Amino acid sequence: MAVPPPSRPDPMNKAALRTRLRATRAAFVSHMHPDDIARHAMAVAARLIPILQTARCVGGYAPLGNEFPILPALEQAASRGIATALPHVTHRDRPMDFRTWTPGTVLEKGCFGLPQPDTGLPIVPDVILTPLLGFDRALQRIGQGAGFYDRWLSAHPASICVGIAWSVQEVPQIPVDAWDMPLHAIVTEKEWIGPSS
Ligand SMILES: Nc1nc2c(c(=O)[nH]1)N(C=O)[C@@H](CNc1ccc(C(=O)N[C@@H](CCC(=O)O)C(=O)O)cc1)CN2
Ligand SMILES: Nc1ncnc2c1ncn2[C@@H]1O[C@H](COP(=O)(O)OP(=O)(O)OP(=O)(O)O)[C@@H](O)[C@H]1O
Repeated sequence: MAVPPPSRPDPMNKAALRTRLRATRAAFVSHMHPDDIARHAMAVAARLIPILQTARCVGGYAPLGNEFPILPALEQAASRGIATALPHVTHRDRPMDFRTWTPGTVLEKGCFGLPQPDTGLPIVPDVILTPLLGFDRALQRIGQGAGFYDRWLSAHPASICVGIAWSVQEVPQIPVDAWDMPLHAIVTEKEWIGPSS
């Protein structure tokens, strides 16, 4: 009997999943009081301390829309003398890098309207906190779909990648393509998922 080929994720599945997850995240965040959002941001920052303490440089992100507020975690790293950096994108087809940035420094909108540190120095973080659109318990992720993080992670296999998301962004199984890079761990407002730090 012929063995069926391994199933490949249908790109439309990923697109439909992104649409659904954006709506789920928006509904969840819109029902939350700003004080609770701030409380969750502090709780996640505290949950990240053990891993941040191991880092020379932590790469975060400047949250957009309903992404999890990660700046308190970067502030905490900076206050411990750890270098902090944000992603920097120049073109859809060019690799993303990270540039140094200190919490509190105002960001101007750059490429694609992204708030990013155009004046910072290129740096390779040894720990990155990655914004997720969706995740599963096998530590697979789905992002915006441009492949910036997949490409960065395959080029920097020594860096530890911790996904950051609201708990409602969990799905039973993320469709995985050959190039998808799994996470080392995931942190939500509810828990740490992955090996103990
Ligand atoms: N907060 C945050 N920063 C982040 C990301 C993220 O997900 N969240 N990224 C995660 O990857 C990177 C930027 N990701 C991007 C993903 C898609 C497109 C994009 O599709 N751009 C359109 C043009 C949009 C426009 O011009 O307004 C395009 O190329 O067609 C741009 C950036 C780096 N910084
Ligand atoms: N290592 C790589 N080298 C070249 N292209 C890559 C690499 N990794 C991913 N890509 C490309 O990037 C795109 C990523 O698509 P995918 O649907 O997996 O997005 P995603 O994981 O949600 O994106 P992101 O990594 O930006 O969060 C695909 O078109 C893929 O071909």
